[in-house]
Amino acid sequence: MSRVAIKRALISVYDKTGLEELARGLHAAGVEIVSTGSTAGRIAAAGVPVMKVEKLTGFPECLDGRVKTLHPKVHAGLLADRRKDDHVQQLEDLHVEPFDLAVVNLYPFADTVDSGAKPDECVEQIDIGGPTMVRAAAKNHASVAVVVSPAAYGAVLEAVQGGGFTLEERRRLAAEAFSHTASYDVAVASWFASSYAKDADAAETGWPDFLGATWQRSNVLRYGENPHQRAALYTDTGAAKGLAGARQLHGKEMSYNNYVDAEAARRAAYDFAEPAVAIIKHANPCGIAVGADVAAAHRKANACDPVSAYGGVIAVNAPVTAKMAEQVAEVFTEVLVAPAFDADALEILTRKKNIRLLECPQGPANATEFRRVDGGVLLQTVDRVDADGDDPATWELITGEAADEATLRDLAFAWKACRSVKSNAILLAHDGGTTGVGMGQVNRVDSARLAVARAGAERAAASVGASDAFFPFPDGLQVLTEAGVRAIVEPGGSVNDPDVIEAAKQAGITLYFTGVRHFFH
Ligand SMILES: NC(=O)c1ncn([C@@H]2O[C@H](COP(=O)(O)O)[C@@H](O)[C@H]2O)c1NC=O
Repeated sequence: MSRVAIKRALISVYDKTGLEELARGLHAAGVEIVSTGSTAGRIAAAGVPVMKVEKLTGFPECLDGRVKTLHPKVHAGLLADRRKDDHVQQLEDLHVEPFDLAVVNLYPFADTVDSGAKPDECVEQIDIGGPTMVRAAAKNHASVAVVVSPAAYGAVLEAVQGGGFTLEERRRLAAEAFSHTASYDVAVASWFASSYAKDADAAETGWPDFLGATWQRSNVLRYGENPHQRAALYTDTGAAKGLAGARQLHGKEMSYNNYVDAEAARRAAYDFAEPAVAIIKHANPCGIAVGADVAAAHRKANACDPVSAYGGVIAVNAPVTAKMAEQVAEVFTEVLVAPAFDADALEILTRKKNIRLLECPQGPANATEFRRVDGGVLLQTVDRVDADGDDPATWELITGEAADEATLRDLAFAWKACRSVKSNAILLAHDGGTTGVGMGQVNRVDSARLAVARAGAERAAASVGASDAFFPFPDGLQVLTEAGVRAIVEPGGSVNDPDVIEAAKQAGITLYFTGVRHFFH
């Protein structure tokens, strides 16, 4: 028997969306409905006959709803495997009627935590009877169909008309149901470990002894970093937020590398308070700039390295205007990610077949980031630019004259922008835009050479410089000063700082120490 006809349903839902239509449809198809407290109330108010679970169990719902469905009359009805004669016989002997369908959704535990509710209130929102029914019905999918989302009610009504769900369909429903209770339990366990009942180490270090996350496949990608690698995008089961939850407005499907670069682009652009644009290739910026408006910022970012900007991924931290759109349309661009697009900007950009447009309102919001290592995962707090030392007012002038206002503004920009460049990072900037970026080299002197080469002699001589970590020797700094860079900001802290400072003095430049470093690997 592949299909199990639906004659009797148990309904107990917190989210009452679509409940009345479901109940009416089930009733019209001759299905008997058993239900809990306020769910039963809503069904009855819709004019549909319903048996209260209390009548079935002969026991009142009690303890503020902590006990409603936790009763053998409910669970034997959900768990009897009707392929087995002795289960059927036992039901008869015990006067228990089986259920063919369970429709259940759970108390909103995660939303309650997110709302900032007090611990007692959060604890009260841990659903016990709901997951117990869901798990029972899912285990017994051979005999029972289980539904945990109002989105499936249409399918339920179709199945009722068609003689019930097939075994394959019931298996899929059971898989969804177990994912649902698994995510629910992970949310509860994570809250206990990270907030409500921290162990001693967590209390001291802030890192909980258990960390859970559950992910839902949202898209299978064409391939991974290379065509022979398989790839998919999963989003947080809590809510599809951030880049993974972005709305694609135009263009071909996002690729794995598009996502990686878009993430890097947002990291680079969304930190600035003023309009900012970052152009990324292979997870590194080939141009970052701020401007009076997004078009001005884009012009400067693109001018940094137009050769590399071809085929780039762009992020902008403010709505895309028509003016910016016209400029972007002139350069082959893989992805443009923005919090919003003006209607006329969309009009211009959607004429380009190949550009992908992503609307992604908020900046990267994660407080922590993790990276897989073989057999485990590394966690760290996200490197923010609001650390002490990122504010020029806290910098220490080590040598040379204090920078004038415009130079200090450029140094502050260079320092902020540097955070998004893979180490070793040397970044040259002028007038709120990068002029040369040296990234990802295994020694700092090569990064300095690369930054100068990218800028060219004229631009390098007009630029300020930033280094994401200290210069271990004077040579990297000297590459910059020999190119004419007159002001440099770096963390300081090397054992060779005296030599580095001496080189800066010899060159007659301004040198600031921040005391903070921004490695990015
Ligand atoms: N304790 C129980 O026996 C119990 N049985 C069902 N529930 C939950 O109660 C809610 C429905 O209750 P009501 O129909 O009163 O709105 C559902 O979210 C269901 O998951 C229960 N509540 C919490 O554990």
